[in-house]
Amino acid sequence: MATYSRLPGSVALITLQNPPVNALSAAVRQGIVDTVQRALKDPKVTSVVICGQNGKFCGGADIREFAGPMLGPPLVPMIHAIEAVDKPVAAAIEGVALGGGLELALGCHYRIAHSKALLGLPEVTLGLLPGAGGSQRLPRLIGLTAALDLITTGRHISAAEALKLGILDQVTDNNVVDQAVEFVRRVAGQPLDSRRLSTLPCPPDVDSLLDKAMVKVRQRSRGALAPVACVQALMAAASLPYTQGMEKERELLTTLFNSGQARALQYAFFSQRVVGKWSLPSGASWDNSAARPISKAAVIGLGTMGRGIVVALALTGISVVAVETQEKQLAEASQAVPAMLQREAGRRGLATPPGVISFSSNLQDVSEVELVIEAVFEDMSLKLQVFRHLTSVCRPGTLLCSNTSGLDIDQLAAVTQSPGLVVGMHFFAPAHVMKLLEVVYGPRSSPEAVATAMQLGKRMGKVSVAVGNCPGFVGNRMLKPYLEQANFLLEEGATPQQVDEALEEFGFPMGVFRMSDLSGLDVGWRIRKEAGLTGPGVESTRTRQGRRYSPLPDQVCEAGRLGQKTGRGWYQYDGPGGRVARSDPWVHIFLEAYRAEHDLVARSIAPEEILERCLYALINEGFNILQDAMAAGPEDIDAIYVFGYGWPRHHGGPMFHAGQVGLGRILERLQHHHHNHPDVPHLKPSTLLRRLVAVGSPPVQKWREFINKERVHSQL
Ligand SMILES: CC(C)(COP(=O)(O)OP(=O)(O)OC[C@H]1O[C@@H](n2cnc3c(N)ncnc32)[C@H](O)[C@@H]1OP(=O)(O)O)[C@@H](O)C(=O)NCCC(=O)NCCSC(=O)C[C@@H](O)CCCCCCCCCCCCC(=O)O
Repeated sequence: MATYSRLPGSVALITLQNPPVNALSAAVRQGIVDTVQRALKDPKVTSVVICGQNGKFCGGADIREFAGPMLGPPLVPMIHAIEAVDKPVAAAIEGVALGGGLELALGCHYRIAHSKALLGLPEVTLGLLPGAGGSQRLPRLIGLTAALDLITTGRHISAAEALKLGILDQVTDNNVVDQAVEFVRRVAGQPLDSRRLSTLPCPPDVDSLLDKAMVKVRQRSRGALAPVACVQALMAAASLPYTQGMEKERELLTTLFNSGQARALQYAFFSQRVVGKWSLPSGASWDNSAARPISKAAVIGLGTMGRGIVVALALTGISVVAVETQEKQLAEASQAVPAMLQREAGRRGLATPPGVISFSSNLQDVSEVELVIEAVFEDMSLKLQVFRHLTSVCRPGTLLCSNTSGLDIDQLAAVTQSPGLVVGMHFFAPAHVMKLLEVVYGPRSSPEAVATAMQLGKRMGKVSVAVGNCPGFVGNRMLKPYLEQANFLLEEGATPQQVDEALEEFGFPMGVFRMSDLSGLDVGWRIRKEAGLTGPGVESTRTRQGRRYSPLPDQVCEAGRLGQKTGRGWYQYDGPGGRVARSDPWVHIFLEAYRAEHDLVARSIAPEEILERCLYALINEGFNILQDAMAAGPEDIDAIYVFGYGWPRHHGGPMFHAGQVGLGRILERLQHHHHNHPDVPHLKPSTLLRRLVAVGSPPVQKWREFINKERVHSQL
């Protein structure tokens, strides 16, 4: 709703009230319509200020309403009515003015903001465009170039930047409502025509800026519709009168609104928030478990991951003891880390935190810290050695975390004096940049340890997801069947390019083989060796540990082709460290020889089969993970894939995508592929998938409840 009060001096104050962000729900829109009418009719009122309750102007349209029929007064005429008022109307912006919130402010005649406010049109991130006149008013106010940037990126900008761009009339460090009231009193009676943005001309697109932008956006958006529609809306603004521009805005919005992509992106918005409200099978959860404050931490091991973790911690202001026992590595890290810190702080617009990192080669130096993150080589015996040492060196109560990407947290906990204080903190490379953090709880991890790691992740700006302790946790466990299918497809006749192109066409930034070349083929080889699947002494067969196995990636790796770092892998590069992948005749000859050796007849494989085999195998493992209670709900899996594995956000995440495709269809195709490949257990449909289909394929939002009920009745 919106409240109305008349302040001394003939100013009407309209306050939006819809906690927590004053989103423009039907009730708020109705409240605005009513209060604006009241201000208009009241002869004693000469000017109006619109503000938001509790220090937040407005977070935009109420995204939750998008799931149902739109009720209440529509936004577009509501904003037009404000613009048409013949008394000055000012928006007093505190906290946020985002999406429809900024569009409401653009309909006001003046905009005054607090210096800490954030403004933006983030609709593109929800699969939409600014559909309440924003795509037409903003370029009229700040020009095409700046509007294009804000609308196609959806980025939030500071009040200072908004002032510079001309979006704001005034920025204040004081009470913004008081300043706005003073402002409108001052301008009362002045002509308003030039303040009505819809009546101003839009600058024409003289340099074909928008055509060029369209080419770039199409290249970058990898199938996402909204960025393209945003440019189209700006083209309309630049070439059509306002009313026709608004018609185009509406037409584009309707198309986007009804697209699966908008639903997927809105789901992704909420799943990012759902995972913050974590819960464990024990009943411990975000609202009943207290996190410890952390001000001193240590990182053990200063390879690529360790260095990134040091930077991520230091950026929060935590003082970090960075330990590396190999002198050469330590010397390199103590040069590299401060430079990384400075670069990352600059990128985030922050001052470099002074002197928060100390380097050491001595594990004894971690004795005073509150939390340690071990980031040594992915080798269980080495990690066990480090944990044994830590538990004897650290003071009682220190949290011991491992950055393992899939090893058993419980085994590490077992060698410490306080197993309850051990959790996994699985970062993704580069650790100071990537948003995802898997917080891995073992059977003995205490709620306090999980809460502290989750809280620390949040402080570092990560999307932290609590996951159970199983080989590969959630992300890498699902990756295994995905990679396995890609290798099988090569055996059956596909080329690395064909597999990669199908996945990139779906929206992944990189296909399996390009990704493998980037991260290094030796990484997977070592993990398979640790699992006893490859290495000296393991027989070179296509069946290992009782199931189909493809030795292809082992053989490529063993040929010294480690990927980009050696200039050769699944592709060839200009040289070691080269980035541009080119098809390599060696790989094609190698694949032909391999197939001949194993009596495999190459067949032509369609992109649809590539997608089904890779994605449905991955999705199937997601169902197994839910069934095993290793993730609390589908949102957790989806957030992990979107933020850590390049799953295209406009497909919501693997589990959301399964719902979009139809669970019945996924089940039927898995059955088909499993029938053709009975020696591949990952293609055998999960019990949970079968149960969901049996009860009529409920929407993804209902799965969590269904799983909990099934568990109670021991159906899973
Ligand atoms: C605002 C934030 C920056 C705050 O961040 P913070 O970290 O402080 O807090 P949280 O993110 O945790 O959020 C707290 C809480 O609030 C919920 N929430 C936040 N924003 C919204 C919102 N806009 N709506 C609903 N709920 C919101 C959030 O979920 C949390 O709740 P929880 O229960 O989970 O704790 C940050 O929250 C943020 O960034 N928010 C989103 C800002 C945003 O993206 N705004 C844009 C919204 S879209 C929009 O405004 C569209 C406009 O252009 C209007 C378009 C017109 C639409 C008209 C529709 C007509 C349809 C036409 C087609 C017709 C179809 C046909 O005819 O067929």
